[in-house]
Amino acid sequence: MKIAIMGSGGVGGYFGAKLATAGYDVTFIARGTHLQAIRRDGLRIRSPLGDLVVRQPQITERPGDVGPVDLVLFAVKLWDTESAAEAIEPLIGPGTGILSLQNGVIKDEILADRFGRSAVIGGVCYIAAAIGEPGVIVHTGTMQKVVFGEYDGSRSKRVTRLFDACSKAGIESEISNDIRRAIWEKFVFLCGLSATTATTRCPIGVVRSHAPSRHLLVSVMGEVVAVGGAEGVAFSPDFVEGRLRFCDQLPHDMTSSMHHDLERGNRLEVAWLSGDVSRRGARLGVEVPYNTAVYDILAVHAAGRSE
Ligand SMILES: NC(=O)C1=CN([C@@H]2O[C@H](COP(=O)(O)OP(=O)(O)OC[C@H]3O[C@@H](n4cnc5c(N)ncnc54)[C@H](OP(=O)(O)O)[C@@H]3O)[C@@H](O)[C@H]2O)C=CC1
Ligand SMILES: CC(C)(CO)C(=O)C(=O)O
Repeated sequence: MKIAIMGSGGVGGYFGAKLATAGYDVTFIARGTHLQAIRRDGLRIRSPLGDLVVRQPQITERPGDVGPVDLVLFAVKLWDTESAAEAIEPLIGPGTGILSLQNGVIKDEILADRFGRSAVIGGVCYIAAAIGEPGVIVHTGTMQKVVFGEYDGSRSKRVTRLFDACSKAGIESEISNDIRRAIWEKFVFLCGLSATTATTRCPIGVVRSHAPSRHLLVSVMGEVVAVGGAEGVAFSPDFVEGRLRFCDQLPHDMTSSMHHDLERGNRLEVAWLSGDVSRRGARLGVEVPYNTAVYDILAVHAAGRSE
């Protein structure tokens, strides 16, 4: 199976390195100092599950050098979705599957508009990983899971092959027969986690132990469920309570990648998280005041800090 990784950062770099180490034909697409460092020293993963080095990986900034592949693993930040989608055109042949592990629910709509619904495999991932320094991916904790599936619920050959590849590579994985719901379920949790940790600038342990910020967490998640429900996603009736119990079990210091980005002065994905909930709510006539307020508050930081 020929695989290209579009965006070789925290997510793409980690899962790509696992697949490459397992012997799969993986080409990394990267740019800038990260690309140069990987070319020079290899791609390094620091993980509590064991460090890895992919020495001399196949890597380029020009997807045109690679040609059509079986699978594109798409893992750029949400603000780069359109430009990266344009850049991967040369990787796409008649049988290519595109699996985005990005957060949010809009990513597959953008990819399907460009490449057609049948090219897109739905997916979502659970991991905390980031570029620690150019060429080095730092994995925090031991969570590293991907959930994927066809939008029509079928157990296709490409999905089964991917599942086998993940198993061989030591990536925890699951095939979902309702991937749209799985993506929305993560979206509910992530909007809650990122909204509360970024606006309070505190980890989940602090957020959940103060009544007002706990109320914010529940309210943000409840609104995402209401919007998803209006779009036809069948959440279980006690879904928000279940996610709250899940949040209560997370390590005290756990936080969101958006909170990390805020602390580092990076750009924020808020426009595609609470901002997207706000826009969808307005379109559907669903009241979403908490997500709208979160977007309005964080919008002043969304472009990052200029040095
Ligand atoms: N990090 C995490 O733990 C998790 C992240 N996610 C989601 O996954 C997505 C990716 O996040 P993450 O891995 O953290 O992001 P990173 O910023 O770590 O990695 C993205 C990489 O893609 C590169 N890139 C963007 N466009 C191009 C291009 N056209 N050509 C070559 N390289 C390109 C970026 O380069 P440059 O830096 O130069 O822009 C960057 O190196 C996000 O939607 C995020 O929300 C989901 C679960 C967990
Ligand atoms: C919550 C987490 C770490 C889970 O993968 C995540 O997706 C994020 O913070 O962006």
